[in-house]
Amino acid sequence: MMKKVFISPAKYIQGAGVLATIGEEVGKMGNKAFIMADKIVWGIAGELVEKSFKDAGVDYHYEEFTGEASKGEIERIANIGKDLNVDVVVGLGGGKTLDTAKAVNDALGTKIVVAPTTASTDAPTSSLSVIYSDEGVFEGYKFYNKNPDLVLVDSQIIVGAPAFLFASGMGDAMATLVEAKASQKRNATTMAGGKATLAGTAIAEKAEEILFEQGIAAYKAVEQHLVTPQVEAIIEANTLLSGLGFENGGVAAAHAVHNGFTALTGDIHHLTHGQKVAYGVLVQLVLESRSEEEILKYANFFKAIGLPTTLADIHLENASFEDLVKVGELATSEGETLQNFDPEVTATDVAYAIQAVDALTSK
Ligand SMILES: NC(=O)c1ccc[n+]([C@@H]2O[C@H](COP(=O)([O-])OP(=O)(O)OC[C@H]3O[C@@H](n4cnc5c(N)ncnc54)[C@H](O)[C@@H]3O)[C@@H](O)[C@H]2O)c1
Ligand SMILES: [Zn+2]
Repeated sequence: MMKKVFISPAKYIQGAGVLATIGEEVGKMGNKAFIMADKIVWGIAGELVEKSFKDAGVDYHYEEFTGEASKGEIERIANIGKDLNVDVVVGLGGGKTLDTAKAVNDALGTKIVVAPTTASTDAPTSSLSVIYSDEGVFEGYKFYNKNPDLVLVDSQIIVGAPAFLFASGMGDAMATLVEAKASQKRNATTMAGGKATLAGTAIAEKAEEILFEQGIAAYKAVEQHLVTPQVEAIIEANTLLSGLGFENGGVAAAHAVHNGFTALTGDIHHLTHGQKVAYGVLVQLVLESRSEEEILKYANFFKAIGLPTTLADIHLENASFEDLVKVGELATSEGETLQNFDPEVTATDVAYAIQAVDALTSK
C-alpha cells in the first residue's frame, strides 16, 4: 500500500528564557518528573531547572547521564525510573542525552519533555534514538510510536554553548534537504514509516534556504553569545525544520557516511555528529556527480562556519585506503540509509568519494 506519513512533536516552544517555564509545562502533564542531564549541562542549567520545578510545585528526581546513548546506559537509567513512580521524563542537554531520555521514556511509558541546551543536532523533535555501543560505535536506530510531547528550546542557553556546537547543528541541518531529495528520487520510505509528504519536503527546503541566507551571520552572533533574529532563525532551522524535515523527508548517504566514520578509532571520534555529517554531505554530493560549483557552494558555507571539509579537518589525512573502505563497509551495510540512496554503491565507491571531497576542497 502506498501511504504518506507525517509525524511531529505535539508542541514546540522556542525563545530566550523559556527554560524557566519547564516546571509549569511539566506540571500540565504529570506529577513527578525524571530529569536526566550530564554533569556539564546540569552545572549550566540545573539551578534554573530546579527553581522552575520548585516554583511550580512539581516533584522531580535528577539522574546524571554518563555520556553514551547505549543499551547499558538506557537500561541503567530506566531501572532507576521504574522505582520512582515518575510520569514525565525530561531530557536536558545534547543529542545523546535526548536520545537516552527518549529510550527511557519508551521503557517507562511516561510522557516526555525534550529540552536541548545546544542546537547541535536535529535530535530533539524526532521519534527515534540513535544507539551506540559503550565504545561509541553506531549500532542502529530505535523507533518509537510517538514524538516528544514537548520540545522546549531556550535560545539564551543555546547561545551560551560553544559556537562549534551551533555550527554542528547547521551541518546536520544542511544534510536534511540533500538527503530528502536523494531518498525521494528512489521513492524510499522515510524514518516516519511512509512516503514523504509535501509538508515534509517543504520543511526540508525551508531549512536549507534559511541556512544559506542567515547561517553565517547567526554563527558570528553566537560566537559573541548574542541572541539575534538570525540566531533564532537558525536555532529553528537546526532543531524544528531539520528535525521534521529529516524524519518526514527521508535520509540517504550523508548520515550513512557519518555512521561509517564511527567504525574508525582515533581523533575522528572527537568530532561532533554534525561535523561528520557535514563531511558526509560533501561525500553524497560527489556520489551524486554534482558539479564542482554546486559542491563548493556547500563546502564554502561549511568553511565559513568552521565545519570540516578536508581529510585533515576530520583527522583522516593519514588514514589508509583500507580504513576508508571500512567506513564504506559500515555505510553500505544492511539497513543503512545508503540503501535509500543507491543500493549498488559499494564500500570502495564510498572510500573514493571521501578522498574526492578532499581533492576538491583542500586546494
Ligand atoms: N534521534 C535523532 O533523531 C538524532 C538526530 C541527530 C543526531 N542524533 C544523535 O545525537 C548525538 C550527537 O549529539 P550532540 O552533537 O549534541 O553531542 P552530545 O550529546 O555528545 O553533546 C555534546 C556535548 O555538548 C555539551 N553541551 C550541551 N549543552 C551545552 C551547553 N549549553 N554549554 C556547553 N556544553 C554543552 C554536552 O555536555 C556534551 O559534552 C549523536 O549520538 C547522534 O547520533 C540523533
Ligand atoms: Zn543527524
